[in-house]
Amino acid sequence: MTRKMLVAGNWKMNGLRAHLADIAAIGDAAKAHPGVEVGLYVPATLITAAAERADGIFVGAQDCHAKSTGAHTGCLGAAMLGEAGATSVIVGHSERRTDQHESDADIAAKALAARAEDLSVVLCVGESLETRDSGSAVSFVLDQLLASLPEGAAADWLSIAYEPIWAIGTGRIPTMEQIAEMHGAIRGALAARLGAETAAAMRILYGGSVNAGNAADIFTLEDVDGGLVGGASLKAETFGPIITAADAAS
Ligand SMILES: O=C[C@H](O)COP(=O)(O)O
Repeated sequence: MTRKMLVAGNWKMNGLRAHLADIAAIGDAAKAHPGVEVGLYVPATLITAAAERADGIFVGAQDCHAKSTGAHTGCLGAAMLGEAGATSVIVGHSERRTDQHESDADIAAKALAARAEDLSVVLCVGESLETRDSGSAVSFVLDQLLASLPEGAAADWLSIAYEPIWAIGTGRIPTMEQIAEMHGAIRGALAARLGAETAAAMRILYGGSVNAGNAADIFTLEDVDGGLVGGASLKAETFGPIITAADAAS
């Protein structure tokens, strides 16, 4: 099964219109690697401007509400995000699971809402350092994955991102063995839930302190199909080499 590498940047709460030039530069870097799918999950305020300028990359949103409309002050529905220019959405990022107290059921509902509006979805899972140190990281992440997985999950619209919380923004990453073990376990759990064919086709991204120095090693692991990149995705100079590494590993 050949899975096209996906390298996605999550800009989190970073980016003003002054940074649109960076998006254009990242698009230029991506165009040199058509074998890699490249996207940027920008703040909602930048989606339209980014999508208008996006060439060689897709533009996504970092969250969506599970309901399409209603009395939910400050929230955005999937149709709104699609109309703004997003073609994809992240759900279940650990920062939202923690800061907004999102449950696995909330996240599954958000994924379904996005799917209903033809947005692709990256579903994030990952353990805390405490869980890693306790030796139960794999069982924790598989439980979280299966509880967050939306009905009808399929590889043409859903990808999984494994992001150990303790690796996010810390410069610290798991060992290659730990990444390989987790990604293999995730693929096995997907096979048990969705069937071998769907599991073999579904992309599993690694996220957490991916940079130009470690991307090549991470991306050559068998069950790693790309990355969800935070800090290093803000500039073409740091994101471009990660895209290049994904192409080399394809
Ligand atoms: O969504 C992206 C991740 O949280 C990784 O962030 P980071 O690359 O800054 O560690």
